[in-house]
Amino acid sequence: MKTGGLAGEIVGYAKSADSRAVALEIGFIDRAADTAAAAVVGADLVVLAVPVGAMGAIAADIGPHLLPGATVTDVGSVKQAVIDAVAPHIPEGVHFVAGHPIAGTEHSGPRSGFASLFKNRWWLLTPAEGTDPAATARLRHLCESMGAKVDEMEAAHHDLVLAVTSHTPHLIAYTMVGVADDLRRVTDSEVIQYSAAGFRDFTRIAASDPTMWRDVFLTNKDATLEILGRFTEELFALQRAIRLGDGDHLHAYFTRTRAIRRGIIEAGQDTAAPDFGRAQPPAKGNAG
Ligand SMILES: NC(=O)C1=CN([C@@H]2O[C@H](COP(=O)(O)OP(=O)(O)OC[C@H]3O[C@@H](n4cnc5c(N)ncnc54)[C@H](O)[C@@H]3O)[C@@H](O)[C@H]2O)C=CC1
Ligand SMILES: O=C(O)C(=O)Cc1ccc(O)cc1
Repeated sequence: MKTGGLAGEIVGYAKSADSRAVALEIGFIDRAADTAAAAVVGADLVVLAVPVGAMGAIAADIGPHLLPGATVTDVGSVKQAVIDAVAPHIPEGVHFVAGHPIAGTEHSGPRSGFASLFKNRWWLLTPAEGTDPAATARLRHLCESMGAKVDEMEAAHHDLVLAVTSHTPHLIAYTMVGVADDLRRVTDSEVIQYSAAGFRDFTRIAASDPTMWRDVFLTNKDATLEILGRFTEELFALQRAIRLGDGDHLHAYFTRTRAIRRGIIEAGQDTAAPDFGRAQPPAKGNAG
C-alpha cells in the first residue's frame, strides 16, 4: 500500500514495542500507536493481522473506536472462526469483510513483508451474507491494486479448500521434520547433510511460526480432520502396496499425481517464486 500510494496515512499497532519501532524505522507505517484502540481512530480501513486465535480479543478492543462507515478486514488463514470471533464486536454502520491473501513465507515480523508479496497471488474474500457489496468492491479494488487476483467465496468453503492446499500440507511437513529429528539422533547429522530438495522444502515450511499454526489447527479443526482422515487412508493404501510389492498400484498413483502437477503448470497457476512459495492457488470448486 505504501509503494503504490494507496493510503493517505498508515498507522500501525503491534503488541511488542520492538515490532512497532522496526515498522516505523523501515517505513512500513507512518505512525505507531500504543494501543490497538488508538490505532483505529479515524481510520477508513482497519486490517487485522494477528494470529487467528487473537482476532476476537483485538476486535473487542477496537470495536467501540471504529469510525462509522469504516471497513474492517483481516488476513487470517482461517475464515469461519475469524468471522464468528470478530463480527459480534463490529458496530452497526461499520463493514466487516473477512479476507485471506494466499501469500507469505515461513518468516514473520515486520521485516518479513515486502512490496511485491501479493503480486499475482490469490486474495480470497469471504464476506458474510448481508455485507454491503460496495465495501467488498472497495476492498477488492485495493487488493487488486497491490497486484493480487481476487476471488470471493463462502467462509466454510474457503476453510475446506485451504485445509487441502495449505493447512494439512503444513501438518505433514511438521510431522516429517519431526520424524527426521528423531532419526537424526540415530544417524547423527546425515539427515541434514544429505537433505534432498523435498525434505528441504519440508524444513522451510516447518520453520513457520508456531503460534500462527497452532491457531490454524485449533480453529480449522473440522476441515483439517476431514482432509487428514482422507490422507491417512491413502497413505495406508500406499503402505499396503509397498508391503505387497504392488508396483502397479504405486505406478498408477504416481501417474495420477504427476498429471495434477502438470495440469497446474499448464493452467499457468504455478506462480510461486523460487524462494517464497509453496502456496498454490486454491483448486476452485473441487475440494473435498
Ligand atoms: N505468514 C504467512 O505466510 C501468512 C499469514 N497469514 C495470517 O496472517 C496473520 C498474521 O500472521 P503474520 O503476519 O505472519 O504474523 P506476524 O508474527 O508477522 O505478526 C503477528 C502480529 O500479531 C501480534 N500478536 C500475536 N499475538 C497476539 C495477541 N494475543 N494479541 C495481540 N496481538 C498479537 C504480534 O505481536 C505481531 O505484531 C495470521 O492470522 C496468519 O494466519 C495469512 C497468509 C500468509
Ligand atoms: O510459506 C509458505 O509456503 C506458505 O504457505 C505461506 C502461507 C502461509 C499461510 C497462509 O495462510 C498462506 C500462505
